[in-house]
Amino acid sequence: MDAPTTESAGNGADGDSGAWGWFTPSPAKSPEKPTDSTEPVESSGTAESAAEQAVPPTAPRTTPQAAPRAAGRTATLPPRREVPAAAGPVPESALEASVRTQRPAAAEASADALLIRRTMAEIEPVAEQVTSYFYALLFVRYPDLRQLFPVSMDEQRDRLFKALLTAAQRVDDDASLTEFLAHLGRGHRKYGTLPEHYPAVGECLLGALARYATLSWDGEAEAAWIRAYTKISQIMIDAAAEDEATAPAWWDAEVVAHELRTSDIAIVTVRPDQPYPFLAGQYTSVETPWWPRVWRHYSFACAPRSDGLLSFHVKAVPAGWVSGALVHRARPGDVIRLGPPGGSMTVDHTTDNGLLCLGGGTGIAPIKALVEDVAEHGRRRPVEVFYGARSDHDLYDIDTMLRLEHAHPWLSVRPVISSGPTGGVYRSISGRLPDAVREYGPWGEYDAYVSGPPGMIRSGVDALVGVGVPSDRIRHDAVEELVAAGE
Ligand SMILES: NC(=O)C1=CN([C@@H]2O[C@H](COP(=O)(O)OP(=O)(O)OC[C@H]3O[C@@H](n4cnc5c(N)ncnc54)[C@H](O)[C@@H]3O)[C@@H](O)[C@H]2O)C=CC1
Repeated sequence: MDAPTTESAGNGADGDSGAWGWFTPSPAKSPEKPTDSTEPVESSGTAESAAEQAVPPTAPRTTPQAAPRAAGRTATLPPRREVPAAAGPVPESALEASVRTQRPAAAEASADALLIRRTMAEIEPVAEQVTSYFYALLFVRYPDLRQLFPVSMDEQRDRLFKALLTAAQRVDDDASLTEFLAHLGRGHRKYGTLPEHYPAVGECLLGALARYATLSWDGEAEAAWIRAYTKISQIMIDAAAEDEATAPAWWDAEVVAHELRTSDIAIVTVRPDQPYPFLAGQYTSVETPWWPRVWRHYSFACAPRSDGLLSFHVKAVPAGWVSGALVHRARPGDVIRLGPPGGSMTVDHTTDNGLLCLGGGTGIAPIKALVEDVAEHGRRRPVEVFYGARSDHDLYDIDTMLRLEHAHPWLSVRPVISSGPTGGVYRSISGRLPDAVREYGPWGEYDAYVSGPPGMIRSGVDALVGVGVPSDRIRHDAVEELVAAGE
């Protein structure tokens, strides 16, 4: 979601399996070793709501409940498939066939990419177990790293692991890999991640892959993963080091105002302890003093202001730790932490295109920021806002939006109500946001911005494409992140 830097050290892209850079797997802890006293054993974890998360951290979950158990409280490797003594062909399983016949989707895929895809294809059906095993290995072998993660990690379970796999899959695509990983590397500074932590993570990643990719794992596969991981970690380390020269790992921010708009939505305004550079439409991660190391993402509800204050619209969701604390517990004087800004749902000031904005529920927050940004730049570009809510009562920020409309002749705000009476004082339209947008237009000369629940973003994007807005002119935050956050 944003930009980076980097070069990879000794990534062995030349196929030299000896050129592995600084990362070398520890033979003493080889995953091939059948009984290793550092292998994970069962442990327990507490459940955390899957409902609240708002975007990306990397912090995973530990709960190694799915880690393999074996007699003597040590895990053993699964039995390798063996050819039966009796002669004759062994029927091939569907998985074996798929692993054997994995072919590159793109003809130009490198040898390493092919090997990585084979591993990925094999572990995909057992991704849950691989993930649990990875964290179990990590925390059993490197207990000091446990403190970098939240106490309860159920909800964040596979973030780090998933990110590593996502990165490995993009090993041939340097530009996309670098952008993705540099963002990840910078974002990891707030967790206290240090360069020396990376070899431990790499070792456990390989351990987990070797443990579960029994059909495709061999020396070549291992070498390909080592090269990929070395490249991945070097990009993250370099990005973090570069960021360190210009930005803190996190910002302390004092709550200066807290306004409850409905029984479960608050507008929280904070003052960062040092300048916080960001763009309207972006988001940040937030940690509260009540849930250490639990970070959630929230979009800024304002454009950058001369007084440096920032505001967020927070809806407390059932069992949402951070959102519940921010809505029901935070008060002026409390200090929260902010991570770096992220996201690319920002205004393109190089064009005069109009802005078509769909904001559903608290998704109106970054839309309000975009409107303020356009106003700040003083260009009279048409801005059409469709503000969706379930009922009039849920239009918690409609007065602000109507005030903005009153102040700016180029702005139009239309409340759209999906259930409950319409019309009324706000002259709201009946229906769902995507349907409402189809009824107006044409939108050919507009850049579109979509913000809200994941389902709304998906159907909103479909509707916009359907009425002729080119997909490269539709901006929204990553739906997968929002799914993790809000559903
Ligand atoms: N940058 C972003 O994209 C932001 C996203 N959000 C997300 O927005 C959501 C807000 O939740 P609430 O306020 O409870 O919203 P909500 O559930 O009350 O829905 C808001 C609006 O979206 C419509 N909608 C919901 N699901 C839909 C679907 N599948 N198809 C079409 N329309 C749909 C509703 O009819 C309503 O008009 C949260 O999930 C939050 O994480 C919040 C802030 C920023």
